[in-house]
Amino acid sequence: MGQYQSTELKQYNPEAIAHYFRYRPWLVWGRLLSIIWSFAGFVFSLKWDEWQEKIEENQGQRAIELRNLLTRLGPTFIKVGQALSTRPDLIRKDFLAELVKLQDQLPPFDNALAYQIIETELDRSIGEIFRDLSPQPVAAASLGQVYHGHLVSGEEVAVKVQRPNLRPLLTKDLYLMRWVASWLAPWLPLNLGHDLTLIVDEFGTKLFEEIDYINEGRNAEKFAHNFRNDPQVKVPGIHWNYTSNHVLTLEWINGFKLTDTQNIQAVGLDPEAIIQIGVTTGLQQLLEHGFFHADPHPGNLFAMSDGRMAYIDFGMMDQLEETTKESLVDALVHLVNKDYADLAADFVKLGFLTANTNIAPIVPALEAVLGNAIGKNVNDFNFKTITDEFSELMYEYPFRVPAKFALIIRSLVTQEGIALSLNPNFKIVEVGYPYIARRLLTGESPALRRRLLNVLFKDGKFQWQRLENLITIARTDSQFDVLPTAKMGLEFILSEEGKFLRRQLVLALTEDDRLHTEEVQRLWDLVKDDLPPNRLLNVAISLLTEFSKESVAAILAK
Ligand SMILES: Nc1ncnc2c1ncn2[C@@H]1O[C@H](COP(=O)(O)OP(=O)(O)OP(=O)(O)O)[C@@H](O)[C@H]1O
Repeated sequence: MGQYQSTELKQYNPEAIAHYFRYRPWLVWGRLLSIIWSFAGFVFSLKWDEWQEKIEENQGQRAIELRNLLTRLGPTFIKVGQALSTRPDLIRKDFLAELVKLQDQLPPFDNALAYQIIETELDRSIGEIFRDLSPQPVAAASLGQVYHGHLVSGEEVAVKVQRPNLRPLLTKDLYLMRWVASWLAPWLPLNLGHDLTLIVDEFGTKLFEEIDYINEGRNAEKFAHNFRNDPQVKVPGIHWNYTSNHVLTLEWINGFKLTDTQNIQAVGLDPEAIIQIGVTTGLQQLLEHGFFHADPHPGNLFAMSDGRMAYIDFGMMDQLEETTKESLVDALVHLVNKDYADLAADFVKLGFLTANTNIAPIVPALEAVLGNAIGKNVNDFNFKTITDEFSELMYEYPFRVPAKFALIIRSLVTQEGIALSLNPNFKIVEVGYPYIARRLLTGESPALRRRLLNVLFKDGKFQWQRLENLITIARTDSQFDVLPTAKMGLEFILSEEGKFLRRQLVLALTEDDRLHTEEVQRLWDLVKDDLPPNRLLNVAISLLTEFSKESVAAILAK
């Protein structure tokens, strides 16, 4: 193996890092001492509270101290704190609340140095690239700082410059963390379910991805591609000619951060509409594309004056597998339908519980905790309460949060938090469930149609009430149109694939030896206003032309 230079290591490689530092321990001693010193002070304070029996009294203060301590220790520890802020299975609730506040705000680094980095990385002088560039950064975060300017060709741009020597610092900290994790793990009262060093490795891999701005640029383009047909979403374009691993030049977004409620309202934008875009696009990322923005804090979301919502900062993205997306839809549907036994099974599928866990005692516990959080009405549902209640369950039952879900949960809770800051009465379900109901009812894919059938049949019986609920809820989604959905439903029922459903529908209609006309009447009352006769006629004609006499006869004969 050639000489390893930490500045050259593009991907996180714990073996190479360990190999390098094992032979150069003097490079890490200083850092190790300052980390130990900081944490020793903190642990001593906690113990002191215990001896003085002032744990309760000082809890809030200690949580603040922990946040300050992590901020002082720099980027790696700020990122660790942020990652831990999504782990109710690992961290005490009062500490969580403080860690969530860990802002990336750090003092900026020297401008002359930033300008020099731009010139070296892009191999051109500032004057050759920019018509103007702000002398001061407009924002300074834990990993980089951002300047505002115009290219010589006139485009308005944001230029993100990475903090100097970040990679060697992260490498050193990750090495120390991994080393400490390997000997500390057996002593910690943690319910991790897997090796602590693996967690450090997962974290290191993500962090290395985040500091590669080429990777961030590619992520932005992939994200933009996924939303290419959505006129409500804006993603800044990347100027690849002026982008390198440490400098990212991208289209400037003129808009207001979602924290800036006052200005959003002052320019006449409707916070409700922005929330709607935020939540629907958030769910779309998770449930449709599977490629999601794992860091959607309000500083990364903008409301634009034309009503669009812009996303920025694509450093931390994650990709979900097809089966995970499907299980997520299942879990949400089961949660809202209060099917706790099925929900427990979803938790096993998603990795929150191991396959050999006995779920029998967990079902009533889920019911007690989640039933409470959802309340009588699905509209009372919110993720914050759910995660809070859930953290209680985590201690009593062998739940663990798979690393991917830590990001998903963080993403959902932050999005809900943002929406709540714009509208204190916001109910995620009012926007989220209609989207899910619409997707199920319009079932574009066979997998989604199967999901709908799963929802509509319980223990082999057709659930009229659920169909009614779904339609009622879906109708509140602005994009839901009953007619095409009804047409698709009819097509499906008449298709080869719909054979099972046909049989079940006939059974359901004649169940208990009576014709279920009231249910049908109720459903009709629900949708009839959306079905004006002339549109119905069009659909009927198009259906008739699509189905030949023979195929109808064939279907009827079955
Ligand atoms: N394209 C852009 N248009 C306008 N402002 C931008 C743009 N990109 C970044 N900014 C500004 O710079 C700030 C930091 O950018 P960004 O979030 O990409 O950096 P970061 O180092 O990844 O920070 P963090 O991890 O805290 O989100 C943003 O909150 C925003 O104010």
